[in-house]
Amino acid sequence: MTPTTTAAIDSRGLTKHYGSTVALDRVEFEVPTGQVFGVIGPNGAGKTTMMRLMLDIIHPTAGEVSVLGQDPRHSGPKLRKRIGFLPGELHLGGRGSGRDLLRHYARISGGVPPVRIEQLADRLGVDLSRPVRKLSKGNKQKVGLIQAFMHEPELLVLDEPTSGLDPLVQQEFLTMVREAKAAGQTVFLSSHVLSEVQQAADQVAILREGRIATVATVKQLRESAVRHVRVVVADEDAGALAATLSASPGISAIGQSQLGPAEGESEFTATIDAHVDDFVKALAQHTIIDLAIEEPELEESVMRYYEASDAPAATTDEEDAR
Ligand SMILES: Nc1ncnc2c1ncn2[C@@H]1O[C@H](COP(=O)(O)OP(=O)(O)OP(=O)(O)O)[C@@H](O)[C@H]1O
Repeated sequence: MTPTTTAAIDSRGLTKHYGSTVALDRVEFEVPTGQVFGVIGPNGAGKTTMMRLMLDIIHPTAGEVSVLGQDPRHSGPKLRKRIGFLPGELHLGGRGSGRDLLRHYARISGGVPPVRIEQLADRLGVDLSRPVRKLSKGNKQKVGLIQAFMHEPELLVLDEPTSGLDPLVQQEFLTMVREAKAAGQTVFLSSHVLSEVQQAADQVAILREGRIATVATVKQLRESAVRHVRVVVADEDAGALAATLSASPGISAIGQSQLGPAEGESEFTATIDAHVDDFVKALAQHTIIDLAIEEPELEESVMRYYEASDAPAATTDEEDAR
């Protein structure tokens, strides 16, 4: 593979089979250096598999992925030190405290001032003096995040980083992601839902059944998103407006109620699945009493990509065939 200078991650035809299960199928994407790249997808879509391939925890069946210009299969601990990895399933145990564990990892990574561990712990609100095994799920997750961020790696690979975190801590985490980006670090993170990644991600890949359904910026997703609208007209205009709405492409789920906001008024609700400009121009020929266009339902748009195809992915419990 020819290393690129601009892409932090470059996936070409990346494929992973577990026995008869196709976890990833010829996945192609590129994450430019310094970007925050979110991967979302339902359970079993292949998000964790992608990350494990990047970290050389498993090997591809076919295709390749370049990470920081290196092939993970041949770059060993040297590449690993340049990456901060938060696995999806954290197994933190032992009798030691959070501080002991993080100092142990810090020695392996090298170049972590102890004060940085304490600062991150303060920000996330976790008591590092407690034995790790006694911490709650969310607090273990915080220790995992500190471990990933503390050596300020060039690349952060975070598998469902907000899992188990309360909303305030989630916001703090997003601030940490923005700071990492400002410092030139690249962030690759996964989630089940867009709302978690849309605040921080430059681009979002939607993964379904081992394939990339789309890669788009949040702005692009917003432009193509479903919007709910409400239009109020005088009763005598209702028939004409109903005809306009029915004839307009991209407008669906049209509902009408004569019990409008005031007597003599009719209220229409509808869903727009097209550019809002077309909708507004179609309305312009009518006398509109009131109009409300809701914020785009990005989550709803994404759910359309989630919808199962005709052939649901087979699931097996076969062991990891490395
Ligand atoms: N070790 C394994 N042995 C067999 N099948 C596996 C193994 N690991 C993953 N799979 C299968 O590969 C597919 C992708 O799994 P993966 O864990 O990558 O999905 P995911 O998107 O991370 O899911 P989740 O959101 O539930 O964490 C699933 O069908 C899963 O059952």
